[in-house]
Amino acid sequence: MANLNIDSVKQRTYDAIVIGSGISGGWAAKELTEKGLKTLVLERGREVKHNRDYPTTNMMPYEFDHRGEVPLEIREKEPVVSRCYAFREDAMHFFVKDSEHPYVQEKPFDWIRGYQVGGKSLLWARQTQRWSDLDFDGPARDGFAVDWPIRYKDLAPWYSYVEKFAGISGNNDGLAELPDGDFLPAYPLNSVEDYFKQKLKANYGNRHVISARCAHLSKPNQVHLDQGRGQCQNRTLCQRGCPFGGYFSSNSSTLPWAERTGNMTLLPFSVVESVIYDEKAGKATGVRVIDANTKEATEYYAKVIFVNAAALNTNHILLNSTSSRFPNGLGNDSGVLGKYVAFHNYRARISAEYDGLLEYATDGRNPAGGGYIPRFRNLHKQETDFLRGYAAGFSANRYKGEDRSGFGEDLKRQLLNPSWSNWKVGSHMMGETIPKEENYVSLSADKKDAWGIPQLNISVGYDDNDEKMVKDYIEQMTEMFTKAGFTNIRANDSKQAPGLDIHEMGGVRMGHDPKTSMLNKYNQLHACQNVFVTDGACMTSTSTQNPSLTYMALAARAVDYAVSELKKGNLS
Ligand SMILES: Cc1cc2nc3c(=O)[nH]c(=O)nc-3n(C[C@H](O)[C@H](O)[C@H](O)COP(=O)(O)OP(=O)(O)OC[C@H]3O[C@@H](n4cnc5c(N)ncnc54)[C@H](O)[C@@H]3O)c2cc1C
Repeated sequence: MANLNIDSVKQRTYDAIVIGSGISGGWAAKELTEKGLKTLVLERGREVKHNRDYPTTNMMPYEFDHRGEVPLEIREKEPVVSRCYAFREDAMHFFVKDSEHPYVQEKPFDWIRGYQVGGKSLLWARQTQRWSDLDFDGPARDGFAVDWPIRYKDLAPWYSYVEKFAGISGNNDGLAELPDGDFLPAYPLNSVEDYFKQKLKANYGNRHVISARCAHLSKPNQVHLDQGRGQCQNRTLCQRGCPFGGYFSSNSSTLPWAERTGNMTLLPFSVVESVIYDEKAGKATGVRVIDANTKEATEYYAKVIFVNAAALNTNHILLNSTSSRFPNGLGNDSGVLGKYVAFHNYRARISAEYDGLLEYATDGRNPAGGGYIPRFRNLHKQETDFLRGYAAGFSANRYKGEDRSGFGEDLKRQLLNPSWSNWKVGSHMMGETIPKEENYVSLSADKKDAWGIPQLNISVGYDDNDEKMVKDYIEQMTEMFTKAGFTNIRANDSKQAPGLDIHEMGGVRMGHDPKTSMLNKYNQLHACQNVFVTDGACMTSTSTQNPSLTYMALAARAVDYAVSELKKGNLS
């Protein structure tokens, strides 16, 4: 039964509501509160306070019951989340368990989620690249999806804005396909990563290895110290939560900043069931929330609502927000809500060895993960039989190991004198997938979750374009590795299900035309103008770059617009 006590309506009324406290919601909260709006942040998961709630952050390997591994019974019970590389004993408390939050897989889809204050910002790998006009122009130029209603110039100042605050390490590499930014010093490539960079330069005109750009404080500025964050200590234990605030998360950065304004109310354990639409007023008036523990329903009201629950969750909420004006989901006049979902194709990997440069070794850890190869296929002309292209990670390492054979004195001597391996090199692909109507999410007709909300039905798959891209990546990387003199080259197509890339996007796409898109150029629902969507759901296409930096920039830009519209009286 909804809590509709009139006296408390005032107490439940805010200037703005933000749904979700992860990467994009954290940014929306920071911007709204800094601009003076009393803002309610609704988060379905539990509170996770920076530092206080990072229980494993300083644990030694021997302090874990299973030395960091996930026990078999958990792997068997939670098969989807167990496939994520970061779901390990030290961080598994930050992941959603499949068994607790079921969904319907019309096609196999590994949906990896983090339901807590901070969302997946605690878990992400922090790779942060800007998009270029090759990405924003892409759908129009290559004839798929709909045209983006924005171009790089619209977002460039907002990329700078969020980079400066979040702290992104990287070099200005002067590449049109990967615009430069406002960076902290880059983590340098090691000798073999740099060697491969030189080899690509010598053998190809347009293939580059750059230092991966990463949301780490390699050298903090005052604005980072003001957030209470300090220099990254290169521990590479990031998914436990960083006690130094060395990497960007909502918990270490945007949420405490918003809290300090005095304008934020953060309510954990608040599952947003739907957005409330007022037919007479012709706008959304608030949201309906179910208490995650008591299951009691409450309504909260605001002039403006930001939906930042993560791409598919945002689709879920909007699909579940029905009214006689919007029987198929809020703002869904076009019928495209839930459709044109896309993701990144991470299926292929390649590894090899290198016996040169043995006078060098890797020393210490690189939180940025090594090198990044920006997209080089179909950049300026169509040159393959598939659309778009892929970026790739590239890293090289040497490992110190002991010869563990033998017994007694010999074994002891061997263990005390470990020796370096040769170089092991590896790469993985990050391919753009094409948004298609047949890749969609919808509400299950018969299955509900523990809060009485219809489960999300996911029907997303690969297509022929993706298959061709996997083949091309393997061929091209094999050629590049061969030219670099790498040996023992082994390529692998994991055939992993979509979702494991954790870059799902779309369903509430931006576009010029309300007949074919949900959001305008300011991430505002065409048909319900006081609702904004600035997480991955808004993405018209996916590019090859990791997406979260773009969500941050879109969120900050949309808040700026929303607040100026509010001041003009256009949203009330
Ligand atoms: C292991 C891993 C590595 C990754 N690496 C990278 C990377 O290198 N670079 C990159 O760009 N991205 C990376 N990502 C993806 C990145 O984490 C996401 O793109 C990003 O967190 C999305 O931000 P968001 O705000 O949309 O969602 P989230 O950060 O997931 O936050 C959404 C929040 O909304 C809450 N929520 C959901 N439903 C409701 C509801 N009904 N009511 C109330 N609250 C709700 C959730 O609990 C959550 O806290 C990675 C993710 C993982 C897990």
